[in-house]
Amino acid sequence: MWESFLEFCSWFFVTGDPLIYGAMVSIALTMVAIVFVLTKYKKWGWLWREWLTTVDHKKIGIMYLIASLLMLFRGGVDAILMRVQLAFPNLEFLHSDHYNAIFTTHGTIMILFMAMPMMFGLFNMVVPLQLGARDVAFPFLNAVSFWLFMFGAMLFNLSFVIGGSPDAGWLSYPPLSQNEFSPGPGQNFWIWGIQISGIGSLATGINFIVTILKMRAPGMKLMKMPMFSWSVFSSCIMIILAFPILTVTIALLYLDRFAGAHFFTMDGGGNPMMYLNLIWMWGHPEVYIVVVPAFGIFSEVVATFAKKKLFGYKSMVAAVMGIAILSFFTWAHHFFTMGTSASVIAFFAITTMLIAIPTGVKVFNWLFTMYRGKISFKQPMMWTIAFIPCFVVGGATGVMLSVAPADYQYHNSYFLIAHFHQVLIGGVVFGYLAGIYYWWPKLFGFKLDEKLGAWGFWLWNIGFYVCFMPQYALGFMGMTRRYYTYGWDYGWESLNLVSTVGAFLMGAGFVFQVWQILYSIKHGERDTTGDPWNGRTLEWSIPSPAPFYNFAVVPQVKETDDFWRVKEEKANGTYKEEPVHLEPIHMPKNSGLPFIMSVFWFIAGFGFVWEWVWMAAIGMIGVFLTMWARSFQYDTDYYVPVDEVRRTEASLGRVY
Ligand code: HEA
Ligand code: HEM
Ligand SMILES: [Cu+2]
Repeated sequence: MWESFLEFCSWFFVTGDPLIYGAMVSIALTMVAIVFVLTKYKKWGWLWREWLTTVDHKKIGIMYLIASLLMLFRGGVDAILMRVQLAFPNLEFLHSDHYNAIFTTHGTIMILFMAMPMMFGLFNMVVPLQLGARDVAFPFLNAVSFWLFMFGAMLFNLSFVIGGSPDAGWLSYPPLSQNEFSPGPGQNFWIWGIQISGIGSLATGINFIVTILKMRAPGMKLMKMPMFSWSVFSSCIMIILAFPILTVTIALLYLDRFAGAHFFTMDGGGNPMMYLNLIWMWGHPEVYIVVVPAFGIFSEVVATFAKKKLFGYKSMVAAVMGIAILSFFTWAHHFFTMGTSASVIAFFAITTMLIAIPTGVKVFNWLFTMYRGKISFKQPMMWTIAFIPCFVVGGATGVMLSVAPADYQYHNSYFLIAHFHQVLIGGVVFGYLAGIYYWWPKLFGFKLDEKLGAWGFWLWNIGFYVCFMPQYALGFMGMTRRYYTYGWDYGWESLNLVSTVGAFLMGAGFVFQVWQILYSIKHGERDTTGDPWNGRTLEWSIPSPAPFYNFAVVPQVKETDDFWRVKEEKANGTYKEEPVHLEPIHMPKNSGLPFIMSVFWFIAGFGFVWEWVWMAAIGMIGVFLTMWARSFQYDTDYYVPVDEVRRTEASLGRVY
């Protein structure tokens, strides 16, 4: 322990990287500014009551969204730094060690701390509203999930300023990630940041599965449930099956590092290939966990903006569930080249190729939905239209990679880098952006400005192709991933320069989007109807922003797209007004325990990272004490009286 303390001190006083000191100073200044503003405007109480202790799924969704946008910024800065380093041959803009750290943090942050929370933000913002529910099944657990994610992410990001970043790649293969080759706390930050937030993700998976199975409005049979909720269901099934594997795998890696166990070592009976199998048993489903909800978003957006029923609803349901199952049988395509028998390789190649079928079904269904529709080209639809060609090309290069003999050529080349950025940006990022633009008015009561949005849209799109198309060629020309620099004699310089220009264009697109949000807070078109896009599903039937209890009266569902049915029946005079009477609404009470428990997790995590057993023990005791305290809390819910519901609704222009 004393040694690790000395290590900490020596690191603190000796490591003199200007970038790190710069980051430290800016973090400290930001903290001071936040504390100052909160104190000056007496907002501490507000922050605690309205946000830190909230169990309202909409507020939790908003917090996820903010956190994920910050992480997109951090991951994006990492990306730009790498692209600058690769812009010209023989540059020394980043040191080689530094480059390793940056691609590791970029990959980890983008998938685990950007895509996952953005996805959870959308789950929270939308699913209960779409199902006609008052909240998720376990609101308290939902808050626990959020704060575990948040403190896990903070722990991970702390590595940049204290102790040094992890640098063994976003999946930290041993033996590189073992003590011998990665001494110091960086790798432990990777393990514990992911471990803590991963528990939160698992809990979210359970929470949304139960919400979807148990909290649907009366009459909403599973086969009448909106497509986005189906995609969430599929994603959550993958989460609950895959995340425990991740938890166990990195726990074993930590035991190797901390206790000298030999699970994944080269000697002592260990086997690094075991780690590869385990991590990809989680890692491959993980990429579908993040992309399937994007498919759900596209389905909602296409139907709304083409003003048509989604084509092939049943086949869409079958496709998302099929993808969930297949995704567990393809993991070994990530190490075709590592030497297994031909029959194993053939099995995994075929299962991988099979995924193109359900995915293709979905693509054609979206196209058929648009066919002869009256399409309005608003922002959510623009992103959806841009997604289709981008994702199809990215998917097709995935199928090329799945041809095992050919993969000997493509593996770990820039061809692979281009493949996965194309599906991750074209699928996941474009999808979530479409979702954010689509549901933003529901959460905040105003639309995001179209003009600034168009700038963001075109910069991202043009930038994307400029950045990643050259990388396919670079892959064929022999450029390997994770190179920090290259010489003149390979002929890679022009394509790399073009690629870097593309990265800057995407960065500019992001800047426009931030500007768009800030601008729209004041000038965005207000939504007074609750139904700004002429929507089809239940979330559009209530005011924007939705009141805290969501639905004054829980709707009675008859069809898929039930809100559309109501609107149509009202238009043609067949709508039968049912007598409504308000009842007191049962709601969960706020609680500070999720936040406090996560602080203890953070303390424990920090202790584990530095291998300070006393600190880890204090943190874990705190975690158990908060759990214990919770088990004695009986007063966890309350009823909103009818009068208050009536008053709130009246203030939103709805008379009961
Ligand atoms: C959201 C993320 C995402 C998605 C959706 C996919 C989708 C697919 N991926 Fe990808 N993949 C990654 C993220 C993703 N991947 C990442 C991050 C890595 C690298 C990790 C690392 O090493 O660090 C990777 C790596 C990777 C490899 C490993 C290569 C190597 O290391 O050498 C392989 C190999 O088979 C592969 C295949 C596929 C296939 C077949 C699909 C399919 O699902 C695609 C299906 C879609 C289509 C095909 C398009 C639509 C279909 C039609 C229009 C129908 C007609 C089409 C045909 C008949 C072709 N991927
Ligand atoms: C904004 C545009 C982006 C740019 C310019 C970019 C650029 C890069 C670069 C240069 C690398 C390192 C390549 C190497 O040296 O091997 C990389 C790796 C990676 N990127 Fe991105 N990226 C972007 C967005 C994203 C997004 C949105 C995601 C995920 C959602 C993502 C996930 C990854 C992953 C998983 C790696 C692999 C890391 C590793 O090798 O350990 N990237 N990216
Ligand atoms: Cu895979």
